[in-house]
This record gives sequence, structure tokens and C-alpha cells, in this order.
Amino acid sequence: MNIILLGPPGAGKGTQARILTETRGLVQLSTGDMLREAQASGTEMGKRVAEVMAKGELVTDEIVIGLIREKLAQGGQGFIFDGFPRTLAQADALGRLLDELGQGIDAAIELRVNDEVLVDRIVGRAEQARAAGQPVRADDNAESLRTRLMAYYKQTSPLIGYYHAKGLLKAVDGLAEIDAVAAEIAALLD
Ligand SMILES: Nc1ncnc2c1ncn2[C@@H]1O[C@H](COP(=O)(O)OP(=O)(O)O)[C@@H](O)[C@H]1O
Repeated sequence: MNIILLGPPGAGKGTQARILTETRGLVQLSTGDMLREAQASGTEMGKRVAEVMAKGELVTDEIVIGLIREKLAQGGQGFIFDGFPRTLAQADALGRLLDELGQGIDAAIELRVNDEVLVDRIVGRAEQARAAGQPVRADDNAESLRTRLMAYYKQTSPLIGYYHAKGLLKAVDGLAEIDAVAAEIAALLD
């Protein structure tokens, strides 16, 4: 089973993706995590994307599609795509890559939330990390957050119509408690 999680930054994609890895044995593919790893390991690509990410803009399709292609080439099946695709070009590329492997997408789950909650969640996440002496993401500040939200509405939200047209879209209430959201997703997938 291959599942896509859609929703703006702070909607809870990462949290629900982790739950799905535990409950269904799916492998989480988070392009955000892959890009942060590349940054931390100081690769050429990591250095190039650091600035773009800190601003809250999207990294080029070429780079993220390349990262996903590499992961899929390593084999296995049953993926949960978290933060990918984020543009129509990425969605088309994912469809083709899975097609080549004789696989498909089973569902695109949209986590529905409103912007005020997102800002509170992300600012809260940064404050918690700071208080615990943990590193704070360079893009968890008010200005980058505005850019991230804008990128979502402009570039990623068209994917809702894209997957709806394919009959794959399912929406859940992302404002509910974590366990309730997980239960709603589980019910949709069964
Ligand atoms: N599929 C993608 N396409 C382009 N850029 C991406 C993609 N995934 C992640 N990024 C980059 O990484 C940043 C962080 O993404 P992510 O960890 O998914 O966090 P969030 O969903 O909270 O914004 C994005 O703002 C963007 O710069």
C-alpha cells in the first residue's frame, strides 16, 4: 500500500506518518527529513538547499524527485509519502516512478486544518524545542512560516484537485486529537 499525506506545514503529516509506520509497517519517505539530513551531512546538495529551506521556499523539483527516485530504487514496497509530492510536476513524476515499479498510489489523505492553528502549532514547536535546549528548525519562524504557507496554497494545494480527479483523495479533520486523526485515517484505509 502506498499512501500520500497532503496538508500545509504543521498539519500533522509527520506525526501521522510515524503512526502509520508502526501500525501498518509502511516506510516513511519524508523529503523534508531527507533534505535536512543532506544539509547536516554537508553534501554539495545540502549546502545548496539550506538557504532555500530556511526561507521557506520549495527546493527544485529536480532535487526532490531525485531523492525519491533513489529511495524507490532501493526496493521494497509500502510507502508513506510525507511532504512529497508538493508540486504537480512532482506528482506526475511520482506516478511515473511507481508505474515503472508496477506499483500505484492507494490513497492521498488530506489533513484539513486552518491557518491560525498552524501558526500556533509551529510557533509552539519552536518554543518547546528552545526551552528543552534542542535545535530549532531554521524555518520555524514567523517570516519563513508565511512563505511556507504561501508555497503550500500556491504550489501544493492544486494536488488536492489532481488526486480528487483520480478518485484517490480522502480528507480527514486534522484539528482533532492525534489519536482521533489516526483512527479516522485507519478507518479510511480499511
Ligand atoms: N517535496 C518537496 N519539494 C520541494 N521542497 C521541499 C519538499 N519537501 C521538503 N521541501 C523543503 O523542506 C522544507 C521543510 O519541509 P517539511 O519538513 O516537510 O516541513 P513542513 O511540512 O512543516 O513545511 C520545505 O519548506 C521545503 O523548503
